[in-house]
Amino acid sequence: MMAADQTVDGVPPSLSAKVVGSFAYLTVRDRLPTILTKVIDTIHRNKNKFFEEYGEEGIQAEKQTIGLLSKMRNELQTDKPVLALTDTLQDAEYWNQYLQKQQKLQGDEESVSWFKSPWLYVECYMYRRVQEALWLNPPISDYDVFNEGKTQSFFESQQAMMALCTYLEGINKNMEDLSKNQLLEHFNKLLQVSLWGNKCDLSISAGQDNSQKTSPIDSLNSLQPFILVNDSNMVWSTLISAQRPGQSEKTTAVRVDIVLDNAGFELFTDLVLADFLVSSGLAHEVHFHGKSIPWFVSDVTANDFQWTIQQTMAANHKWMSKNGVQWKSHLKEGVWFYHDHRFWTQPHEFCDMAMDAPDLYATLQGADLLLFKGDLNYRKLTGDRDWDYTVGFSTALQGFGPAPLCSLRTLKANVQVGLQPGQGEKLGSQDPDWMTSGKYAVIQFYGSKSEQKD
Ligand SMILES: O=P(O)(O)OC[C@@]1(O)O[C@H](CO)[C@@H](O)[C@@H]1O
Ligand SMILES: [Mn+2]
Repeated sequence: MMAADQTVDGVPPSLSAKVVGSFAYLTVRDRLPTILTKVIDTIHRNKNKFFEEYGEEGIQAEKQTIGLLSKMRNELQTDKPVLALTDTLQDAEYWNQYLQKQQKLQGDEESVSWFKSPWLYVECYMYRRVQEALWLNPPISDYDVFNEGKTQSFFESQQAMMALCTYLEGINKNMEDLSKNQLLEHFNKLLQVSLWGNKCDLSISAGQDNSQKTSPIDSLNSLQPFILVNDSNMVWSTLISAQRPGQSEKTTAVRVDIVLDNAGFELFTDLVLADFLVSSGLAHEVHFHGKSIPWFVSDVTANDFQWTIQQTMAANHKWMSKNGVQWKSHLKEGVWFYHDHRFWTQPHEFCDMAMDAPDLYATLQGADLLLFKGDLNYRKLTGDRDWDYTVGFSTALQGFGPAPLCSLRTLKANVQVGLQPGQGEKLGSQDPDWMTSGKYAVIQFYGSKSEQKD
């Protein structure tokens, strides 16, 4: 792990709330406390439910959890030192070692704290402390404080989901007759639908609804100018070159891994893309990677994943329910797989994965293509560091590259690399919050080491 606040060997410092007025600063000062307040309100609103389910113990658990969360909110708002975790969750020790490493990096003159330490660390730490508060109160330990927002996002995007399923049915029905160009056209559309599905994240909106209201296919053309880097052609050629006429399906199975981001509409767009990858024969296996605990308000957990497929099966829409049945079968038949390694809910930059989670790194090396969804994954791919806009994506990855990878990300944090000279400055003059509004996006690809472009 690199030193947090200095440029070493060309690697710039980590983004941090110590830069007053920066997006990190505004997030830690304003948005994180807002999210915590909503979590506290959600728990309080469910007090009767806890009483009905757990009696007096449920009331106690509600009270104590709120107490712990309020204490953390105060620590955050008054920039108190970051505290070691005290729960017995499997990775508590891991987090505490990471805290010690942060302390060493910062030196002893100042404590590891919310406004002084790397933004990526303190923001991830907050969500892990929410989990600690629940974990320390067993009757409600597995309560997902973000569940209401995630299910609401799903229910409020029904029109868009039905439109997508109708579009997918149209493709699947004529799959054999499609030319390669038609296949490519559908691929590009569904890749971009998955890309823009990332706008629907509840962390940036601090929990405010931002479900998808309109048909996602119809709006693609108007959204083209907002894609700042578009390496779709590299993604396509990676998939095409992975097609190997082999003796048996298993030995030549083309595998795509999707590192998921948000539940609700975004997850639905990812499932539609994965369905197309399999039904077109571009891939034979799709591995989904979700989060092992509730994370960044709307990120996908195993419950969300299963619930979404269940809801799709039960939909009162012919093509939607047909898709749900197909997706359930993909999971049952070993065509689709769901994983949730704990590394995805730790604060690491991805360049640390090979060292800190070699098992996960080895798993990802088995893929022909990795799709990383969303902004937080982009921040981790690039180390959440203050890179110049024109630095190459491969440089910012700092050696991370288990397989050819592509980030599908709408910009919601002020880290962006791989732009053309002047592109970032021009955007800044036209649109001051271009890096954080979610209005712009990238489809940014990095091949294996041999294909390093810059
Ligand atoms: O990863 P996602 O869901 O696309 O976005 C996560 C996010 O909303 O949370 C952080 C700010 O609080 C930023 O990384 C980003 O704005
Ligand atoms: Mn997210």
